[in-house]
Amino acid sequence: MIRIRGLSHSYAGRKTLSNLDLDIAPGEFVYLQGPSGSGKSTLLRILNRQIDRFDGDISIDGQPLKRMARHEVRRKVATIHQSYELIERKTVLENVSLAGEVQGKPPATVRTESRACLSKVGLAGKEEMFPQQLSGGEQQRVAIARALLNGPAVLLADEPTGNLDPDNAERILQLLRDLNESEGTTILMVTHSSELVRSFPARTLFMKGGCLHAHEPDTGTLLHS
Ligand SMILES: Nc1ncnc2c1ncn2[C@@H]1O[C@H](COP(=O)(O)OP(=O)(O)OP(=O)(O)O)[C@@H](O)[C@H]1O
Repeated sequence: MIRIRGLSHSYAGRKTLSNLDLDIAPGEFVYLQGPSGSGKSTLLRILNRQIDRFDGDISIDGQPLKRMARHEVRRKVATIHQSYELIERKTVLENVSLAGEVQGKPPATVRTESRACLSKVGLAGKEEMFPQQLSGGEQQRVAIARALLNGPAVLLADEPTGNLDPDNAERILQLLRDLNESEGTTILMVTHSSELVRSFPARTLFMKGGCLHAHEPDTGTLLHS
C-alpha cells in the first residue's frame, strides 16, 4: 500500500530524512515514535504532498506519489493533527462538509455523508455546535470525521492525542483502532506516548536523526537499525 524506497529530504541543505525504506501493508496500523526534530512530521508531510521536493520513490496503492494529482492525494491520504485545525466560525457539520465540498461533491450528498461520519465518531446530535463549544476530545473526533469523509485509504495522524488528557487520549486511540478495523483504513500515527503504544500494541517505527528503526510490537525492543 505505502512503499518508500531511498527517501531523502533536506531543508536548506540540512538533511532531515536519510535514505528511508518502508513498507506499510493495506489496513495496517503503525506507530511512529522518536525525539523532537527527528523528522516524523516531515515524513508525514511528504506522504500527503504538503512537501513536494524529495529524493527517492514513494508509491501509494502502486501509484507513484509524484505522479498523483494533488486532489487525488487529498482524497486518498487524509491527515489529522494535534491542534485539530477546525474552523471556529463554522459548525461541526460545516467543518466536516468542507472536505467533501472541495472534492466537488453535490451538497446534499456531502451533508448526508458528513452526518454519517459524525455518527461513526460518536458525535451524532452535535452537528450544529461550534468547535469552541466542544471538549478537546470531541474536537479531535470532528477532525477525524472530516478526515474520513472521502473514504481515504490512508490516515496520517500527527500526534492526534498530544493535547488531550490520558483518558481522552486513550478514547481517541481506541476510536482510531476501531476505524482501522472496521473501515480497513491504513493508519500511520505519530505519538510521543509509549504508554499509549503499550495499551494498544502495534508495529512501531522509531525515527532518530532522519533514519528509521523498527521496534518489536508491545515491548519497545529495538529489532534492527
Ligand atoms: N519549514 C522548515 N524549514 C526548515 N527546517 C524545518 C522546517 N520544518 C522542520 N524543520 C526542521 O526539520 C527537522 C525535522 O522536523 P520535524 O518537524 O519533521 O520533526 P519531528 O520529529 O516531527 O519533531 P516533533 O516531535 O517536535 O514534532 C527539525 O530539525 C526541524 O527544525
